[in-house]
Amino acid sequence: MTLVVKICGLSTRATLDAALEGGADMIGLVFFPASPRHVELDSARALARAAAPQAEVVALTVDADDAQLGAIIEMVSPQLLQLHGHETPQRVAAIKQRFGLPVMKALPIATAADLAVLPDYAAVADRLLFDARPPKDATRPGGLGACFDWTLLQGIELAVPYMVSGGLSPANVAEALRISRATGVDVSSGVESAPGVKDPELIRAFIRAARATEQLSV
Ligand SMILES: O=C(O)c1ccccc1N[C@@H]1O[C@H](COP(=O)(O)O)[C@@H](O)[C@H]1O
Repeated sequence: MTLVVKICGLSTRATLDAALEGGADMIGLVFFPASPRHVELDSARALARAAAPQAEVVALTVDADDAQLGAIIEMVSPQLLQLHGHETPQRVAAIKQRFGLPVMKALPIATAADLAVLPDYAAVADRLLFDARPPKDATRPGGLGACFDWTLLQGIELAVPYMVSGGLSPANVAEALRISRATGVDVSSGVESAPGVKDPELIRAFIRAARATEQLSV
């Protein structure tokens, strides 16, 4: 299966271009005001138009209601919804049915016990995304630059593709892929010079490092 590389939390044209020129498959736009990567709908629309059709546009939301999702979909026309909150399997199914878009559900991982919910989510989501479980006092559920133990994913069998995220960087993405056997990677903090400030050179380095693993596996 071809590796999917997603660069998340883009908010400027220059860093979007770095991701596109580097060969990102997906670009993520964050719609969560507490995040340093939050984008308003009008700038998100311009970025999404510039990204298509080269990369899939992913709209990241956190426990968004139907009105918020509807506004994002109408303005931005994303190809994939990333649900990064506490959305239940029932809510995931309802969002898919209502909006007719593929959904990637992000799930927090800290221990093997966190894998118990996978079958329920795999039954309704198009993709799963594993991220480090945030600390209880975190102001956002992701984008924290924290890794989890990738060996927890060894041996999982899912009917849907899964991506790994959380604390990835150009330096560790190859190891994360080797250990987790994920078919995709997602990064935000690890390609930034400060929270919310993407670095074009780190973006290119991340994509290069991820793509290099594809040559190892042929
Ligand atoms: O990026 C954010 O600010 C964010 C906010 C709320 C939910 C998720 C967010 N980002 C996602 O978190 C993971 C891990 O990010 P990082 O590489 O550790 O910074 C990634 O999937 C982002 O899409």
